[in-house]
Amino acid sequence: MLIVAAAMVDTEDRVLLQRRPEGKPMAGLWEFPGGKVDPGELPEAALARELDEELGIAVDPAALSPATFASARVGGRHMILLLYILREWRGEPVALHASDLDWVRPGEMQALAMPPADLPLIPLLDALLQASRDQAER
Ligand SMILES: Nc1nc2c([nH]c(=O)n2[C@H]2C[C@H](O)[C@@H](COP(=O)(O)OP(=O)(O)OP(=O)(O)O)O2)c(=O)[nH]1
Repeated sequence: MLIVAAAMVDTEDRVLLQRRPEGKPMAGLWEFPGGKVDPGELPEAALARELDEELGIAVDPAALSPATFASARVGGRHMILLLYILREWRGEPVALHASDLDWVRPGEMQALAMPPADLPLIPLLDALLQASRDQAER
């Protein structure tokens, strides 16, 4: 199972998380917006499609920067999750599928319940955002 997901980063380095709705596996957990790549679909095109469907925003696939990935067993299947960083999109995100949205800093994610496969992604994302802050200061 190939999943693509976005760490959408705002100007204050906060990241958008969405809460999985009732009735879905892992309901109530906070995840990065995204979803399954359809057969024959490019990962970046799949993620732009998912962000439109889930949040109502327009994303240029070329604006998605590969960040890191997770490889884990989820619900009896093996999942590879490709995480991208996204800093530019058009429109204001709206929770079209999720039960809630929130902007959080990576350091605050430990306090939220997230899917187990996401936990190793948090320090990696934190380090990547720190590195781009360092670069911007230079
Ligand atoms: N979008 C997203 N999915 C994640 C994350 N972490 C994680 O384990 N997943 C899992 C949950 C799901 O099994 C899968 C995402 O696919 P999905 O959202 O289209 O699947 P779903 O179970 O919600 O719905 P369905 O299409 O199977 O009905 O990846 C994450 O941070 N973001």
